[in-house]
Amino acid sequence: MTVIDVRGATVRYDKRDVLHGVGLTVAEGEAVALLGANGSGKSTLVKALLGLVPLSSGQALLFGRPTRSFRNRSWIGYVPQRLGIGGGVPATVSEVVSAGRLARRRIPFPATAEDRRIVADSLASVGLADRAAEPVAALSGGQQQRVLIARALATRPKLLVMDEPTSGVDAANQELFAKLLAERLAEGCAVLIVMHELGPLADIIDRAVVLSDGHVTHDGPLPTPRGADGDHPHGVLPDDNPWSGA
Ligand SMILES: Nc1ncnc2c1ncn2[C@@H]1O[C@H](COP(=O)(O)OP(=O)(O)OP(=O)(O)O)[C@@H](O)[C@H]1O
Repeated sequence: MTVIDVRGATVRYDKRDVLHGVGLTVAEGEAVALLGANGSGKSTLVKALLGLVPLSSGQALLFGRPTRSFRNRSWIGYVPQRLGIGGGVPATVSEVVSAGRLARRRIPFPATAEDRRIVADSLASVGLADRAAEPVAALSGGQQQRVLIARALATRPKLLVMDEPTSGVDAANQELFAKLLAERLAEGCAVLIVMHELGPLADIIDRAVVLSDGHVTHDGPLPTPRGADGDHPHGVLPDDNPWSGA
């Protein structure tokens, strides 16, 4: 099943097109990396796909339905680009992850035992079970990022859309994250992940789509970045048009 199907997507900000007729597909159980230099349009494409910014032309389908009429929000786990959870938010770690269950609940019904179990499991899966009761503002930046990953996992999604989810996350926790994603993929979850540094995630990626100035310049196997060390072909990807020699 095609989970994401974007066709001819154009997005305009302030009278300037930042996406030019972009296409993107992701199938059930497939992991696609969205790559490209700063400002190439990756976050804009993700937001357009989710209906957070309007398309000026083209269309975006989620599970075969136009994004604007797609109602099963609980099928989607979204990790936005890192902004920090915010020092002013007086929520605990557990409360932030619980927000991932809201789309599954009939508000104002209270959390069920299953909600609580899934929140605890999600926190454990990112190695933060022992921090559940702490204010989220007391966690480090990388730990807060893992809380946002746990929140997305807590929705038990059929599609995970993640915008640089491992930015600021250390190597050991990136390995843990790669294992988690491999489990979700095996269950049929589709994954779209915006990344600069592939690291351990390179092993679970099926396909890469590269954006350059709002155009798709590659859609296929993970390309090898220019100047990469042969032993570590998907180590650190530089920001300045890394794919031009691929
Ligand atoms: N809200 C906005 N208003 C106007 N222009 C915007 C807005 N958001 C993004 N842009 C512009 O759109 C272009 C694409 O930005 P986008 O954030 O999609 O790039 P990106 O590939 O995700 O970059 P990065 O790797 O730095 O996160 C950039 O030129 C950016 O300045």
